[in-house]
Amino acid sequence: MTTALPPTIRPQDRSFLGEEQVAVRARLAEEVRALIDAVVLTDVPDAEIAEITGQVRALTDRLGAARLGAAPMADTPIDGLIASGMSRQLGNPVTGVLNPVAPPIPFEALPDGSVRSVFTLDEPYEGPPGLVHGGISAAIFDQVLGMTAGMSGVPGFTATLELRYRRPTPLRVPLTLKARITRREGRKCWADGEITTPDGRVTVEATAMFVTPRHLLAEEADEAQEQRTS
Ligand SMILES: CCCCCCCC/C=C\CCCCCCCC(=O)SCCNC(=O)CCNC(=O)[C@H](O)C(C)(C)COP(=O)(O)OP(=O)(O)OC[C@H]1O[C@@H](n2cnc3c(N)ncnc32)[C@H](O)[C@@H]1OP(=O)(O)O
Repeated sequence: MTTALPPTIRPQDRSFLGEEQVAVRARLAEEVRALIDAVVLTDVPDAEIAEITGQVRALTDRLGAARLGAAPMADTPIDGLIASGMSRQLGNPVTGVLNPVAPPIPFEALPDGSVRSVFTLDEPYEGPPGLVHGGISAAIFDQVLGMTAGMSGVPGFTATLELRYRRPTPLRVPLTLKARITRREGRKCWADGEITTPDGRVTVEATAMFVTPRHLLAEEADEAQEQRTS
């Protein structure tokens, strides 16, 4: 049975970038993050904004002169994280070092299988005044809990994600997200986690369930079969 994913989705059909190519593009993304922050907070005169808009348009045209069909992957896992497909997804909106929309959230696998992320969010991620937007917290949990599941050997799509917003989450302070697996059952994996402020107060808790899609398992089985018969 043929169950192949479309070419732009399959990791093996993506462009793979080496360390130096990633570093050059990551510096660009970092500058664009600073640009986003400056755009949100700028108070220069309107005429200057209009002039800058033209300059930004020209830069967009230069970068767009050669385009990939889909976001590239990294040759080698970033941050020393092995066996995590997502850490190599350079365009990911939460962890992607090449995506200026991503904060980006770093993560660290701890020896006990849990994951820790320490990050600071500023004005572009504001929801209520001075506080982190709830949907941003949800995206971060989705990704970090998903990676925790993936690293435990059950990579999957999010089937459920529930958040409990206990207290407001402040901007501009280092936040810590800790995540762990609570249960595994065949293709299903449950993970939970919480975000805490520097003084140790929990602001958001989350629980999620991930399912390894049937079609991915079928595709792996097809590839294994092809290798046996070739
Ligand atoms: C080859 C390489 C593999 C990749 C390796 C990469 C490693 C990377 C490591 C780590 C990184 C991960 C980081 C991810 C972070 C971001 C994740 C996202 O944002 S994902 C986007 C949002 N989510 C969706 O778009 C899902 C849409 N839904 C679906 O695609 C399907 O519904 C899916 C895959 C969830 C299940 O489909 P079915 O056909 O495979 O399986 P069925 O038979 O329907 O369900 C299996 C079991 O799960 C339960 N189930 C399924 N969905 C459920 C749900 N929503 N709630 C409760 N139970 C559910 C079912 O009741 C069934 O349970 P019973 O076996 O009968 O006990």
